[in-house]
Amino acid sequence: RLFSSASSSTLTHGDAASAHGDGDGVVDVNPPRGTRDFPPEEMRLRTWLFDQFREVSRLMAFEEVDFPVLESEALFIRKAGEEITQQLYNFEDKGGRRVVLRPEITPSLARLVIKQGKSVSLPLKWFTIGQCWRYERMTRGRRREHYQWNMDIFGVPKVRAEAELLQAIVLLFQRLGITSSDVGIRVSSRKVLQAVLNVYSIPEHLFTEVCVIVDKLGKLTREEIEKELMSTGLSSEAVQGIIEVLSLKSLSKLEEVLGSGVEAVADLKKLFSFAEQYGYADWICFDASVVRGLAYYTGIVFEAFDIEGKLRAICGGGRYDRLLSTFGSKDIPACGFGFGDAVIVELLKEKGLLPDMSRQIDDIVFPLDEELEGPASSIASSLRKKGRAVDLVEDKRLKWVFKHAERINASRLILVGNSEWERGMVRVKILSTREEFEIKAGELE
Ligand SMILES: CC(=O)Nc1cnc2ccccc2c1
Repeated sequence: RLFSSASSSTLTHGDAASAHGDGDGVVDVNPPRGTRDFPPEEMRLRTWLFDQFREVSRLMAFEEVDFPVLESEALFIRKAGEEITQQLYNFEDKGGRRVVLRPEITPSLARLVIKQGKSVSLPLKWFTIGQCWRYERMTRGRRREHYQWNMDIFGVPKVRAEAELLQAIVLLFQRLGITSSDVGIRVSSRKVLQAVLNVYSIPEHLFTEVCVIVDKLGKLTREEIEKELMSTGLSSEAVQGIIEVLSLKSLSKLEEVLGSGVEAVADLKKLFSFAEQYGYADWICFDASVVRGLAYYTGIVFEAFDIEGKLRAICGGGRYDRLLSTFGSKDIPACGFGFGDAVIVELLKEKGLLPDMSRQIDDIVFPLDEELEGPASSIASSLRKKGRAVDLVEDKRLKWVFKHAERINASRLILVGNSEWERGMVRVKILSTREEFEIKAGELE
């Protein structure tokens, strides 16, 4: 009697119970708050999605890298009031070190680039798929972990790098069956905001803080944004100027307001002409309100969104040319994006684009009698060595085996029975055609 029938969510072990030290022997079978298990069906969907991420990374000639989920807290201490650094999943380890479960990937990438130093030749194009964490009061019931696909380019100062990243995002959407009428990518540059702050001669140090505040446009009301901007000390005319420019949706209007010599306008014009060459111009649009909420962006920023506007951003990224110097290193120009595993799945569900996630097996091998278990094992073994996925089934009635074959979409059912085995034969049933025949065991492949 391993598990009591007490209730679905608790296990009552025998002597193991006391091992849990809580005396009443009840462990909660649910994963920690805000985290997910991946049982087989969900894991097949996740594996399928991550395989799409990997395939696009391969097409773009990016190299895979990986990092510990555990990082020093120092890597993520930033003063700009970002949500992501106010929700650090941080703690002190048994050695008294301040550590975190990483909330994002980019700082780890920067750390490795610095560590690799002279031994890597630029440009670097790296990707990873990793779990990221946040600790927020469960009041909002939001998840505390998700997986992110990150693509980053180090050592390319010009917008050609951002154009490459945008192609990766569009390729991914196209592979999933998503079109430019389902999803758009809003593109802008933080240099737009920089130009506006210069007009009002606002000091440099406010730049990051203002970016984090205006990133909440669309989440907070205009009044709340104005209030937060005023609280940084900005004049009301500066606040109005910022909000007016950030609501521009046309590059030519922006040029009128800022003037044509402004770097932001030149960068964006170049990026939009690249988009024509790559063939994804219909996927992107200029939207000055895009600033993204991470403190370290310095140039082009972008985010993909569902055109119906029901979901949060699907992915986002931008240029971060000054991140390495915040870790005490020489700066290397860089840009990248993060693509989460949650919103995209919601979008695929909505669009009816989720792939069929049922199992698929090549062969089921089944001994009809107990003393044929040995021969069945050797048949299964030789088929596996030939690359066939084989489910060796035992201690089951034949009726169960036929149902099981349907359930796991087996291609063939191989029955090992006495009368055939005496003649060195086995019975093969092709499940798609119901065709049935005998074959020498040695000739199976
Ligand atoms: C929709 C979703 O799961 N978002 C999510 C979940 N967990 C996170 C953890 C860290 C940083 C961002 C995160 C974002």
